[in-house]
Amino acid sequence: MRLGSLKSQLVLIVAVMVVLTLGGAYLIGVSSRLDAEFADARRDGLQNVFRLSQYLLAESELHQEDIAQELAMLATDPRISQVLIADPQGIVRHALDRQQLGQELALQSWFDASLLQSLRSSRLGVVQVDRRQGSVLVGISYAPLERDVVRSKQRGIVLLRYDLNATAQQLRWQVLQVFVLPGVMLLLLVLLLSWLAQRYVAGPLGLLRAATLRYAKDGTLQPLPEVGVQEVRALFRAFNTLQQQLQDSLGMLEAQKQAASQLVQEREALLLAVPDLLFEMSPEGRYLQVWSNTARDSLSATREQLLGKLAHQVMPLDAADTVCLAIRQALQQGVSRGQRICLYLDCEARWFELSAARKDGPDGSGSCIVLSHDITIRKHAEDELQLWAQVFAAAHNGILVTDSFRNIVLINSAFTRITGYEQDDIVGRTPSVLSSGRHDEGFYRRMWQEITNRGYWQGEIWNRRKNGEIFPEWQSISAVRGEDGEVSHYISVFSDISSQKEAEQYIRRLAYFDSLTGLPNRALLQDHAAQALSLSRHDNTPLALMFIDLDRFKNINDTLGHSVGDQLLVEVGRRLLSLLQEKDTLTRLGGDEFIILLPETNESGAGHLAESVVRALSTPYYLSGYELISTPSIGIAMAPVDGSTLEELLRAADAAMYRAKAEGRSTFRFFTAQMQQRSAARLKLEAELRRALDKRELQLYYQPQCNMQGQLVGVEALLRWMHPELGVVSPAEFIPLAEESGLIVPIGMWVLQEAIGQMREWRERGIRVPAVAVNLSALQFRQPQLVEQVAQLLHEAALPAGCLELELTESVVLEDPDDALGLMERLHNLGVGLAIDDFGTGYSSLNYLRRFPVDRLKIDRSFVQDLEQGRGIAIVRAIVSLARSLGFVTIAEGVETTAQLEQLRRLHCDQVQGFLFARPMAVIQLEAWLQRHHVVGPDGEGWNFEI
Ligand SMILES: Nc1nc2c(ncn2[C@@H]2O[C@H](COP(=O)(O)O[C@H]3[C@@H](O)[C@H](n4cnc5c(=O)[nH]c(N)nc54)O[C@@H]3COP(=O)(O)O)[C@@H](O)[C@H]2O)c(=O)[nH]1
Repeated sequence: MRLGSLKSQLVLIVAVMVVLTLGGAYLIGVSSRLDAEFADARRDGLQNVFRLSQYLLAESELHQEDIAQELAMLATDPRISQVLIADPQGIVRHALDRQQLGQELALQSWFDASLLQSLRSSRLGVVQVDRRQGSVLVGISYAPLERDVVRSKQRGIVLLRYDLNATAQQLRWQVLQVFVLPGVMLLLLVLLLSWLAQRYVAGPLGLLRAATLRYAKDGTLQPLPEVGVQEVRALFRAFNTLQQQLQDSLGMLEAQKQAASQLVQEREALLLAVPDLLFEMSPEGRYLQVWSNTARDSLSATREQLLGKLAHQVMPLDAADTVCLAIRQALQQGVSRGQRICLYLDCEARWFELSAARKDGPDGSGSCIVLSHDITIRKHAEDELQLWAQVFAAAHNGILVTDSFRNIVLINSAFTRITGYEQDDIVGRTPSVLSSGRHDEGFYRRMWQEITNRGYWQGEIWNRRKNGEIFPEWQSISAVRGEDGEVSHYISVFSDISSQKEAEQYIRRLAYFDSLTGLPNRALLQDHAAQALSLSRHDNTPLALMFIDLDRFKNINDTLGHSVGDQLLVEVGRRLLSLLQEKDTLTRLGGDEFIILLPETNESGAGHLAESVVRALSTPYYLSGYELISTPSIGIAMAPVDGSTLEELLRAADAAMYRAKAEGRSTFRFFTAQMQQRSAARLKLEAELRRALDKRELQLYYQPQCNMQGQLVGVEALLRWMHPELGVVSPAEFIPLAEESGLIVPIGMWVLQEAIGQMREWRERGIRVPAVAVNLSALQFRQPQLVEQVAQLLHEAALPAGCLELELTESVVLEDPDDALGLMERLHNLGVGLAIDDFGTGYSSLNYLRRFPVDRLKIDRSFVQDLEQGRGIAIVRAIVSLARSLGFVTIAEGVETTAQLEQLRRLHCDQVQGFLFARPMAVIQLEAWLQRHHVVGPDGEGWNFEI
């Protein structure tokens, strides 16, 4: 049994307690009994000494006996060891021990002198207790009567000594007897109890202890058998219950631990998985904690640098403000989401989205958990998406998006604009709502087949607007596939090509049809002719080509205006069409020229048709209130005799048409070999004209112009072609050729240079021709650089612009009056004179004439020639009157006779030009003419000649 064990301690404690209790009781019992013995001794002693002293007060014999008796009695008391009675002299007179008799009291060793002294000085008894020696001394002094009268002055002593050691010894033994048996019994009881305690309490408790230690050591828990006393068994039961509960709790604890561990692992994994920055921040925006699994470049500073800092210390002001705003929102509302900040990390703008949640501390303090999610890619995607959304919304093309089931999910505003369908009208429906009905089922099947196979289709399709209108679209449909490769959407992008179609048709019309009459033009004629000629060759069938030109159409145009001329052309086309079969092609080549291509037609058929055409076109026209007569001249060429190509046939028919014109107009002629030769000659002439400029075959003649007083007012430059073989070719012959071929532009420029150069030379030589008039053709007039070129030539020649007059025909000016007006104003601003040539032959719009900066009107030669017969007088008078009212000068051309001159004078015509005065002449002849007629003066003043 170990001393420290509960059992040993218990036993020891109980034993000690028993011993102590018994010892204590023994000592107390002994002590109290001794006290009583001492008290008894004291009391008895005092009584005995008093009684003896009483006997001693009167010394007598009687008394001696009493004393002896008393002593004998005292001697029976075992406690009394000494009885001494000393006389006043201190001599022992009575004693139990007879040997002491007669001895001096003071010599007795068992009491000290001080006691004796105390006794002698006291009248009372003195008791001296010595517990150590176990003695009690009781003494008293007495004064015996001397002679029975007087008390002796000296006092005798009665002294008793009780010796209580034997009594005490006996007493101790008694007490010991009283306590030992119960003590042993008690000890046995204690041992029994100890055994019982060991058996039924400590032993089981030891089991408990061992189980507890085992649990403490290795956590083993096992139910214990219920042993021991009832209470201990109860304790075991409780222990087992407790153990069970502990086991349960441990199980639960283990489960909770595992759950907690799981949670921790999950949290770890979560934090690892979260690619975001996590912060705990104080309400004022201070970093309290930083968690980051991401690379350093996601943070504006390291974790250590951030901790304890305010947001405003580590990021730009606006970003920090936003962080603080998110924190405030989270503190107020619990959470904050969607705040964004932009930080520049490594010179790159990075966007972060903040999510903040309030975190309440146990002490009521608040902080925020702030998650910063890098949304740079998303932001770029959003920006891109926004851009695309803007592109989508602003796209000019209609866009329609369907899901994989072809249900419309999205349209853009261009779609609405084009189709009229709003988003609410059409979302959820299929694109078939747009079907126009123009395409059959096969069209759509093929379309979807292509989309399925190639993922893409594009083409032209007709759809229907909401208002029912059918329109053409150019449409692209693309299949959009998701990551799984399955089609998720279809996107259709289309444009309304109505106007494009119209433009195409318009262009086609322009390309293949005459815009005025709607008839095919030369290009379409070529197509048809190629086919017809091929067929003709193949089938060996004849083919006729008819060239129709309206006689004097120019007159109608110029006189009644283009509008009437146009109406006439339209009506001619309509009449011609009414005569033709479907296989025939009627073409307007331009101007008043029409071509009819007649496949499978021989000479006879062509002749009959030509007669019908002459008849039909010669029938009067009623246009704009006018009754017009317009006859055609027709040339006919036959394939393959007159040509096997369109060009050859056209040339032949053209020549035949000229023949018809030459032979009286309003008729038709077939092409002949003679015409062939003439036509060839014309082509040859054109080729030669091209080379004429280089070969210096062109030359200018000048025809004088003068006023009614015979003064020279100017000369008109007239072109001559000195042909090496043909001699002088009239401009009337080659100017139209030059205009047709475009050669008139370089030729016209040469004329201008030559005329201005000549004027400069005359000036230099003192021959002061006042002005030179130069004819401008229509094509030349429309040259964009004309004004600049004229100005440049005048500048180079150092001539005043007034030296030059440009002659324009009415038809040139009125072809595009607005343009002409602008151009003429610019020329006029230069100081160049402007004349309207051949005035009266066309229909001059007075409205325009008033606005044109014209200087001279040239009265046409035909009116001058009619003057003698009186026919032209009215016209010339009207022209002169009009010119005067507008402030224009009039000049009559083609004056050949003095009668004409006189008439013109009477009609107040201002100036004249004609053979009457001089023909157009070469420079040398002109200069000689001027000299001959004395019109050359030293200063140019008063140049006169006889008229
Ligand atoms: N664009 C250009 N046209 C020019 C140029 N040079 C001439 N022409 C035009 O050619 C047409 C024929 O000109 P031409 O053969 O020179 O005839 C002119 C005169 O010779 C002729 N004339 C003059 N007086 C008389 C006359 O009394 N009787 C008569 N029968 N003929 C006469 O008239 C023509 C001048 O006409 P106009 O120009 O209208 O004043 C002719 O239309 C020329 O314009 C040129 O360089 N460029």
